[in-house]
Amino acid sequence: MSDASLNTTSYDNEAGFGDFFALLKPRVMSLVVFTAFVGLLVAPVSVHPIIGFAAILFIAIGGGASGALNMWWEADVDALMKRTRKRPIPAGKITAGEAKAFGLTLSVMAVVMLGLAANFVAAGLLAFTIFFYVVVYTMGLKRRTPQNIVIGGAAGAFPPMIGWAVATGGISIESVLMFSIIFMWTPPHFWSLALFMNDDYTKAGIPMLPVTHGRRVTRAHILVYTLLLAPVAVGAGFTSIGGPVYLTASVLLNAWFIAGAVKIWRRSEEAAVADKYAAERKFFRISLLYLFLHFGALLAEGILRSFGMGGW
Ligand code: HEM
Ligand SMILES: CC(C)=CCC/C(C)=C/CC/C(C)=C/COP(=O)(O)OP(=O)(O)O
Repeated sequence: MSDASLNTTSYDNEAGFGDFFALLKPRVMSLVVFTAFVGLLVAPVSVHPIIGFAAILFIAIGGGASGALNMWWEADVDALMKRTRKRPIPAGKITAGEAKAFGLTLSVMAVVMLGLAANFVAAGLLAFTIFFYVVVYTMGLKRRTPQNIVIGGAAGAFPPMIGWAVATGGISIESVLMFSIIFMWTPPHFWSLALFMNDDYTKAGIPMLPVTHGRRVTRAHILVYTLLLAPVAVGAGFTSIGGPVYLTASVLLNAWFIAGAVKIWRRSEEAAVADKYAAERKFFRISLLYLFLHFGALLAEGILRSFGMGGW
């Protein structure tokens, strides 16, 4: 082996900025942060842009830090799954101890800074969200019950409430409804992915619903949660954050999502295997679009309202 290749090898095993950035789960957190941003912007109290920007940054850092703590705790199972085995800890780029220190430091910093920049309700909610994702979901529920993501999914639903609290200093029916949309959306979002990632979860011994109860039961659960989600999402359209733009978007998006869930429910396992779970993969992608467009529509309605056009 030449000197040059030795150098390359040793460089590859050193942690770089990109590895620490990957610990923050940036792709998932981008949508989390977007929902927090919308929660902040649609609130009835306006925030100074610098405070707003700082608050979103601290929420993003707090969210990312919770991802790092999740990866610290999960390094053993991440090493077993194809989807996760290249993450910085199983790949040997970052030690579990470094990830833990990084996650804890950023978590404390994000909560304190959010408290100073905005208020202590928002900071308390951020601290609770990090605690819920890391301790309740990751350490407590994930390896114990197939209801892990139903209960644990609450963690991912808090960010718009945090954004709303940054602006208003409190909680209201509107912020609870934004929470409820994400809360009801998480099971179809995750279980559609679990349908085609079942082998990974089985190998890692994680009791996700398709592992414990099979894919047929999972398909039915996806449909039930999608049907329960629709009235919550459409219902938000009749509150102070809703209006004709949001309501139209929500009705169409829910019709699309329900049609997709019915298709998933009716699919036979043979058909799914034959096309390598193409419909399930598509439904998962639609789930991401569904949430992004719902919060996008709330944002559009809010912007129109500020020009005296949107809302009721
Ligand atoms: C307990 C709740 C949740 C679970 C178990 C879950 C699980 C997953 C998993 C396993 C993936 C696969 C891809 C990856 O490793 O990045 C994924 C992707 C994704 N999730 Fe979730 N999710 C949850 C909640 C959320 C929430 C609340 C959001 C945003 C509001 C979200 C946004 C995303 C996005 C944007 C992706 C695509 C990432 C990419 O393209 O790589 N998820 N989710
Ligand atoms: C502001 C703040 C603190 C936000 C946190 C938001 C939050 C809890 C999002 C959860 C989304 C997520 C990364 C789920 C992955 O589940 P998993 O950990 O089971 O997935 P994995 O198998 O990919 O690790």
